Amino acid sequence: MSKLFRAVIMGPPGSGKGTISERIAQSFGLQHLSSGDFLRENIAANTEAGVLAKTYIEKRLLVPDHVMTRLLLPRLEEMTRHSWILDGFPRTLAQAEALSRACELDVVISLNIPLETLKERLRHRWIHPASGRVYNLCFNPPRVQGVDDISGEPLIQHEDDRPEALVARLRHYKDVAKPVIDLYKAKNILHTFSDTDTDRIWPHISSLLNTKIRTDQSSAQRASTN
Ligand SMILES: Nc1ncnc2c1ncn2[C@@H]1O[C@H](COP(=O)(O)OP(=O)(O)OP(=O)(O)O)[C@@H](O)[C@H]1O
Ligand SMILES: Cc1cn([C@H]2C[C@H](O)[C@@H](COP(=O)(O)OP(=O)(O)O)O2)c(=O)[nH]c1=O
Repeated sequence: MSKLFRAVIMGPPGSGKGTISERIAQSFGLQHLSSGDFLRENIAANTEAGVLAKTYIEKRLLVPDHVMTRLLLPRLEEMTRHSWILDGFPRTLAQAEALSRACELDVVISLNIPLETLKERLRHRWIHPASGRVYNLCFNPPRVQGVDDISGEPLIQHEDDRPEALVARLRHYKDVAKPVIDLYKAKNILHTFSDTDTDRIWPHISSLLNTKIRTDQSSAQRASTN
């Protein structure tokens, strides 16, 4: 069996974590696990952790580390036979340390996108709250304006996607993410991509993953024939 591949994608709100993870999942056959989507599924199913997480998400606060790790790590254990990309987790150093104890990551992708681009994207971001599906009026508009393509339900905009709220969110992201980024830099698995345009970033991400996944698979094959 070829070696399994584990990746994490990090970046500030609007940097394209969700969008790029989906492309990676489709192009490389990885499972995409989004912490935000997973929390929303737990909220919808009224699980104990979901009920607890909801109280924080409603206040636009981070869910406490012990709740997040208790929820996410068992989900990752269920995916031991799959290669995956994690989006939205880890967000804090405590989460990154808990993840390191549970598994070894191959690649961490960090998206470094200019503030003006983030402002523009989030200004036009519309969300289907029940599923977490994300649209953008310029980049990937819904078929009918203001309506989710799949459920036909109305789309909403987040208060804190407003340009005025973004600077504070970004500062908060940088403070919390810095030690996580430093940890992955020290492990030599961090790859940072900077541009305004996803279509210019994508070929670089794609060739990185091509190299990593192919190299890992051929060394796993060598190990199994030795
Ligand atoms: N790893 C995490 N640690 C703590 N809380 C989390 C984590 N992941 C998600 N959450 C909670 O779930 C909420 C929704 O997460 P999600 O990633 O979908 O959206 P978001 O925070 O608005 O991020 P973005 O704007 O980058 O898409 C977050 O605001 C936060 O309260
Ligand atoms: C990746 C990307 C996203 N977008 C839009 C889609 C969304 O409305 C918004 C944010 O993308 P999203 O993938 O939701 O980012 P994140 O998960 O990091 O918060 O920006 C663009 O307009 N251009 C792009 O190149």
